Formats: sequence, C-alpha cells, structure tokens
Amino acid sequence: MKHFHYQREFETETGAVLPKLTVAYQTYGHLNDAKNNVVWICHALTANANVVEWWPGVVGENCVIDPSKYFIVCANILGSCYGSTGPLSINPKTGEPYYHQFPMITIRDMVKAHGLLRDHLQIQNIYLLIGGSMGGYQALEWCLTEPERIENMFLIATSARETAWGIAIHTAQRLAIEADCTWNNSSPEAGSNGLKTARAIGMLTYRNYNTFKLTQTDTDNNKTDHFKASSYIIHQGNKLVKRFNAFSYWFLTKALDSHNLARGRSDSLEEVLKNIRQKTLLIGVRSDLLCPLAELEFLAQHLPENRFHVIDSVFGHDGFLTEYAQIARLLSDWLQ
Ligand SMILES: CC(=O)SCCNC(=O)CCNC(=O)[C@H](O)C(C)(C)COP(=O)(O)OP(=O)(O)OC[C@H]1O[C@@H](n2cnc3c(N)ncnc32)[C@H](O)[C@@H]1OP(=O)(O)O
Ligand SMILES: N[C@@H](CCO)C(=O)O
Repeated sequence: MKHFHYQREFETETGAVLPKLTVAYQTYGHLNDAKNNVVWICHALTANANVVEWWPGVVGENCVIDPSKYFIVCANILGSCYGSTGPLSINPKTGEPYYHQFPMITIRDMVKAHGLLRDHLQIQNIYLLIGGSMGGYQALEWCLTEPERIENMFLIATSARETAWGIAIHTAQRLAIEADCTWNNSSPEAGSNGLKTARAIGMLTYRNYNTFKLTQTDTDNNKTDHFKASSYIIHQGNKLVKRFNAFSYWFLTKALDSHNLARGRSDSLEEVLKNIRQKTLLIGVRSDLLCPLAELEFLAQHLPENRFHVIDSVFGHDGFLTEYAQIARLLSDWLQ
C-alpha cells in the first residue's frame, strides 16, 4: 500500500478543517508515454485500495482491466479505515484519534481528496473512471468537478442521488450502532456489537429473498432453531467487525446519505446529468434491492452518451462485486 501525505489544511464541504490528510492507494501497471492509459477505480462502502483482491476477474493480469495495458489507480476513501484519514486517525491538534469528533464528510470531500492524489501522481487525464455503488457516487461527482480530465466512465449499481430508501436503511444501521452501550467510548472497539447489527441489516439489502432461499435454506425439516440463515447473517456481522470499525461505518453511511449531484448546482437533477458528457457504460443488477434498476434507468434516460445493460445475479446488489464474468464481457465489448 502506498500513502500520499497532504500536509496542508483540507476544508470539507461543510466547512470543517482537517489539519492534514493521508490518502492510501494502490497502482498497477505504468503510465504510458502518451499518458492516456489511466483507469481510476472508485471503491464502495467497506472495500479498500486493493482492487485486484476485491474485483478479481475484472481487474488484474489477463482481465479486461489489465495492468500490462492500463495504469490502474484505486485509492481508499476519506473516512474509511484502510490507510486514508478516518475517524481512528490521530487528530494532530489533540494527539488523540478523532473518534466521534471526526467531521461530517461528503462524497464531494472524497473526490476532492482523490483529486489531490491525482495531482500528486501527475495524472492530467483519466481515460476510464469506474465506480460501483458508492464508487459510482464518487465517479459521477468527479465528472462534474473535473469534467475536462475524464474521458469515459463505467458505472454499476449506482444512482444520481441517495434514495429515500437508502437513507432509511443507513439510519437504521446507525441506530444499531448508537444503541450499543459502548458507542460513546473513545476506543477503536466502541460500537462493535452495533456494527455487527448494522452489517446484518446491510446484508439484507445487499442480497435478497432468492439469495437466502438458494443458499441458506435448511435441509433438515425437524429443526426449530439454529437455522443456517441465522448463523450466516451472524457470521457476516462478525466478519465485518474484524476488518472495519463502527466509526468509519457511521461516518461513511452519513456520506452516502449526502449524495445528491444536484446539491448547490441546480433545481433539476435531470439538468445536472445532461451536463455529464463522458461516454458512459451503465450496468444495473436486476435483483438489486438497494439500488433498484429504476435508478439506473434514470441515469440512462438523462446521461447524454450512455450504453445501458442489465445483468442477472443471485447476489442482488452485491452482484456488482461478484458477477465479474458478465461485467468483464460487457465492459470489454464497450471498450472496443
Ligand atoms: C478478498 C478480500 O479480502 S475482500 C475484503 C474487502 N472487502 C471488500 O472489498 C468489500 C467487497 N466485498 C464484499 O462485500 C464480499 O466479499 C462479497 C460480496 C464480494 C462476497 O461476500 P462473501 O461474504 O465473501 O460471500 P458469501 O455471502 O457467499 O459468504 C461466504 C461466507 O459465509 C460463510 N457462510 C456461508 N453460509 C453460512 C452459514 N449458514 N452459517 C455461517 N457462515 C456461513 C462462509 O463460510 C463464508 O465465510 P468466510 O467469508 O469467513 O470464508
Ligand atoms: N458489499 C459491499 C456493499 C456496499 O456497496 C460493501 O461491503 O462495500
């Protein structure tokens, strides 16, 4: 993992100031002489900069996004816990972790931080900007803040603004964290049980009825307790607690809620989308409960230059991570 340390003050969209900033990132491949082979991948809620690990089959050797052809960049988002500045980072003003004092951040702040990294890497032009789910929020914002630097965009399982449904889900997830009696502690483990519940709620929206029916139905007709679906959802909560923390989850879901391309720009989201001129590939997952196809259809209706596909997946919203064979085929066709 590489780290870019920005030693100056970073002002957030809502006017808070981080005295300095670190952005953790990974690069794969090399910038070519023409400097026109950059693929920048924006990650979603709980992922990290190691895109070849979490998107095998799409990014990596002999994949559609191959480091022998492209200079691939993926950076950890502001507020996360995989190396970029987040709530567990040390606040230089106090010498202690920020914890609850971390400022509210928005998708625009994440993009601004990654814009600083882009400058640091001396990248003038992004050939292809990619984002799924929350990564798509960043990609769309980036096309509006630095339109001249981005040529093409690939979006999957994403939307032009956070939906009321999404905000309600995130509120329930934060309520779970806030209900944990350890949440007010100033320690990295604060709110861990709440985080387990928040992830369990999240899993219900990342998957769906069919996923559970197909993968977690008990075969033993005599059971009255200890069902597979139950242990699965508990396992998923436990798994996330080992690699994430409640603070990042709380602040990142707030950032998701803030997503609205029209904020401060126009009364009409449709008008804002019309200003996005990049050639765009859109993919929606038919079984996605969290970001239903209607959101992708809206993008397809208003982005001036797009190609729109729908894929099937038993994984629902998480299909944007798991359906790499379908994604790679569509992306490869489109790039040609
Ligand atoms: C490769 C990495 O390191 S990725 C880590 C970083 N994370 C990210 O990048 C975020 C994006 N990734 C994700 O959200 C996920 O990894 C996904 C969506 C791609 C795949 O989700 P997974 O949880 O791996 O798949 P799935 O839903 O099939 O669950 C499998 C897990 O459930 C366990 N499981 C399955 N059924 C049951 C059950 N009935 N009871 C208990 N556990 C169960 C499996 O043993 C397995 O456990 P493990 O992951 O600890 O080995
Ligand atoms: N599984 C994804 C879902 C959010 O898009 C994650 O944990 O980041």
